[in-house]
Amino acid sequence: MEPGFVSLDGVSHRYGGIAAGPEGVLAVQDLTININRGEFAAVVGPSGCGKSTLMKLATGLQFPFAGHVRVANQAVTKPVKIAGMAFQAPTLLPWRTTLENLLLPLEIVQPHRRELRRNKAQYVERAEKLLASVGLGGFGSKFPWQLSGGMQQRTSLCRALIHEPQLLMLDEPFGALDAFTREELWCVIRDLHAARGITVVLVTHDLREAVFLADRIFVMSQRPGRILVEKKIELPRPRELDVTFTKEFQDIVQELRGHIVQARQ
Ligand SMILES: Nc1ncnc2c1ncn2[C@@H]1O[C@H](COP(=O)(O)OP(=O)(O)OP(=O)(O)O)[C@@H](O)[C@H]1O
Repeated sequence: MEPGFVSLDGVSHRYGGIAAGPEGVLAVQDLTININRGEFAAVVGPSGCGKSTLMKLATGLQFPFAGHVRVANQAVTKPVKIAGMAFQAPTLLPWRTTLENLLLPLEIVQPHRRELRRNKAQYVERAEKLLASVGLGGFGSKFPWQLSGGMQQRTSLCRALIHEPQLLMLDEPFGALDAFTREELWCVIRDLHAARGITVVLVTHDLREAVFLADRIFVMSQRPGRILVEKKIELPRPRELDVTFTKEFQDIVQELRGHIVQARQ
């Protein structure tokens, strides 16, 4: 795996900018993290420690006042086009069908915008294939309100993948779902990662989710966040849900829980 595909080096970020001075909220401080190309990384930590801020800094939605952010060997100075993002709320437009929601990013971002106009059929085919790959084949013409929460979250995942990103950033994507649907979607993400070889960064509160999916887990400190612990997950792949019942798995979850309890103190 190519090291440093996503790299934050000594990064500090304050909400309100430098002008806010000590009045602003120092969200992360001296944060250093390196994620390899093709790796599945998970970021866990106490509430409010700066996990979402890390995601925003890595994708160029926000910029630090100190330190360096690089993605695919380039300094991040604007929103990163090779990234796809999905959040806890699927945020689908209710007046557009599932398929139209999927195509939305392509209508906005160049060079896809130009290509979409020229070659719509090819993009529609790609969207339909993506929907089929997450078990939503044939649902393209439905509106979001005709889909269950889990189906909407699958759609949101497809929308994050429609421009074939090299980097997939997931911020608590399954937080609002019931336990069974969540575990079903773990398997969807696992398979997407295995099939596409993309780099995934997952922010989650759910330690079982992190251990099931990730190659490496980063534990953050209390705000201002920095990386306290880095844990390599050696469980062999492909992982089935059964692995979550093994002692080895539960020991790792327990160890991580201990780190977070310490981080909270
Ligand atoms: N726009 C903002 N203005 C001021 N402070 C903010 C803003 N956004 C976040 N913060 C603060 O910065 C800190 C880091 O926020 P962030 O959302 O990155 O944390 P998080 O770890 O993702 O939180 P959670 O686990 O609760 O989702 C938090 O303490 C939060 O209160």
